[in-house]
Amino acid sequence: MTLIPKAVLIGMPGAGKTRIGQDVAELLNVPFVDSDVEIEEREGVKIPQIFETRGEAEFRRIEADTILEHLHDFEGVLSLGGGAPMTDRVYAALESYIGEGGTVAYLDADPNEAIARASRSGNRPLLVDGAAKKWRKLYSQRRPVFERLANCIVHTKGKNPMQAAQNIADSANERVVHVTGADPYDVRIGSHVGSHLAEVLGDKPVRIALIHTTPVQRHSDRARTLLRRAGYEVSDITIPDAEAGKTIEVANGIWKRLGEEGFTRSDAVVGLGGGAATDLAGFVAATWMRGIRYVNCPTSLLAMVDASTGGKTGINTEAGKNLVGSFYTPAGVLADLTTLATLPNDIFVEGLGEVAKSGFIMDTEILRILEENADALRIFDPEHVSDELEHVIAELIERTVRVKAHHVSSDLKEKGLREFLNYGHTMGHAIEKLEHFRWRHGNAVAVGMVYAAELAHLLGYIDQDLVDYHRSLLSSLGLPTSWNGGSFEDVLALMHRDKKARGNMLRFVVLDRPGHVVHLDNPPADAVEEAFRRIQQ
Ligand SMILES: NC(=O)c1ccc[n+]([C@@H]2O[C@H](COP(=O)([O-])OP(=O)(O)OC[C@H]3O[C@@H](n4cnc5c(N)ncnc54)[C@H](O)[C@@H]3O)[C@@H](O)[C@H]2O)c1
Ligand SMILES: O=C(O)C(=O)C[C@@H](O)[C@H](O)[C@H](O)COP(=O)(O)O
Repeated sequence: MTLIPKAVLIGMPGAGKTRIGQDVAELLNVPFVDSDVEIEEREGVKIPQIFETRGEAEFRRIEADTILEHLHDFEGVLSLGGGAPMTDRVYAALESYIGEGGTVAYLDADPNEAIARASRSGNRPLLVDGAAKKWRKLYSQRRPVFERLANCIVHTKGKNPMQAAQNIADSANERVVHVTGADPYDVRIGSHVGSHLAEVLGDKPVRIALIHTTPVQRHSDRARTLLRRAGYEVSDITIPDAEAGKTIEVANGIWKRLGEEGFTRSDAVVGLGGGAATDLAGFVAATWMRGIRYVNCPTSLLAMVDASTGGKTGINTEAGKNLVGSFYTPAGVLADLTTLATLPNDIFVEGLGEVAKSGFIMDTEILRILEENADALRIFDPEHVSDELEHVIAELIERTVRVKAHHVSSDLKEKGLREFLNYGHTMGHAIEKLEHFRWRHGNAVAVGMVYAAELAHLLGYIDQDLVDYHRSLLSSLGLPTSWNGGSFEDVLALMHRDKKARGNMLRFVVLDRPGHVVHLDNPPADAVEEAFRRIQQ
């Protein structure tokens, strides 16, 4: 695997690239290289001397070589000379570095402060004689290029170097999963990714409906402040918590408000909270004026790994769970890990159900990570998360989102491949409905996966060991593996209303080996019933 820098800093002379770059490197625990210092060491002379004896063009050639080398074989923080991105070869290389997941941070400093700092250093050949005027001229040429290129812009005014460095370190630690298809978008995972909200919403919306529940008030307050600061008119909409928010009455109340408050097609919705809130917010966005822009800000583990991505929006009705809704993709998803600091243990553990599902159906590395960290994950305490556990959680979220992105990118409308994400859900949704939604979704899916494993075993798809492994892994995470709350007849009736069913034919998703799923259409009735008996223990 090629090593790439954790971050590359660009900006005008005097912006503080070296000082802040060193702090970023310290925060990320990696080495720091300043390309100017590197060039001087290699050439054995100071930069002004290279300009004087060999000319600027030759200096730019040496500079580009040095930078390109580091972009491919260096895993630290790299700070570039002010003019470096103006060289086509460097600009193009930085663009591909961003494409590989890199962070190019533009330090945008206050001009007066930067000029004063730059003038103090005698090592700036382009600033000799009339530094301030020259600096400003270069700034007007370079600033648009820096802004176009960078995927992280840090305004340093009012921040001390460590605060600016922290912004860049957070950005470098962000994980981005790209969802492709007709309307591609990014899922950003990391601490403080919520700060990208205005950027993802864009400058077209005037009004934003910020839809959230009460338990996440602290996070929605932060989002509201951010949105207002960015100049949007924010309608703060609190909905009933959890499944009580996923109803036609709640949607109707919001449609009424959007009408009264003059929401047009260019306005937008932000859904912030657990999966119920993002499902409802997406449904409102999909239906208002036949579809307006929306961004999901998931705050529960389950919403981060699953509900916020993929564009399944919807509500529950008397007929069953999620039976009314639409496929409507968000403009972006911001999974801000700092919001997990208020997530209660039982809701975190529930989310592990969907994480495990992604391991069973595709990425078995997820299963290994879950096994290895089961104890720490099961006793998750939002106020005491070690750096190690935080890393494990971020890795699990990214991997699970990648599994989701794989399925939804090529099959948004669930014609086939996407149905695999429904592993464990045929029984899971029936349990949720029969328990009047008092059972948490991830818990119901956990039991549903054991049911699907039993069914697969009864029909010869998998061996007993894999069924046992479902039970042992899920229970080690604190998830339920049995259910005794209803009759087979009631469950069967609901399974016939599952969206995978066709006519009178029941359809399931089952494993035929770890990490691989297949469709199971119309299984024998006695196996369907016997598998149910086996989860009633
Ligand atoms: N659209 C999809 O693809 C998809 C995928 C999976 C699940 N879902 C849906 O998601 C829902 C389940 O999502 P969920 O498990 O997040 O449940 P939820 O939305 O009911 O949230 C659980 C509880 O946690 C609270 N909460 C969320 N984040 C919090 C935080 N950071 N701090 C404190 N409290 C917080 C919520 O307000 C709620 O009280 C179900 O309705 C399910 O059908 C949808
Ligand atoms: O995104 C999908 O597709 C899924 O099936 C993901 C599921 O984990 C999720 O629970 C989803 O809400 C289920 O959708 P449904 O179509 O079965 O209601």
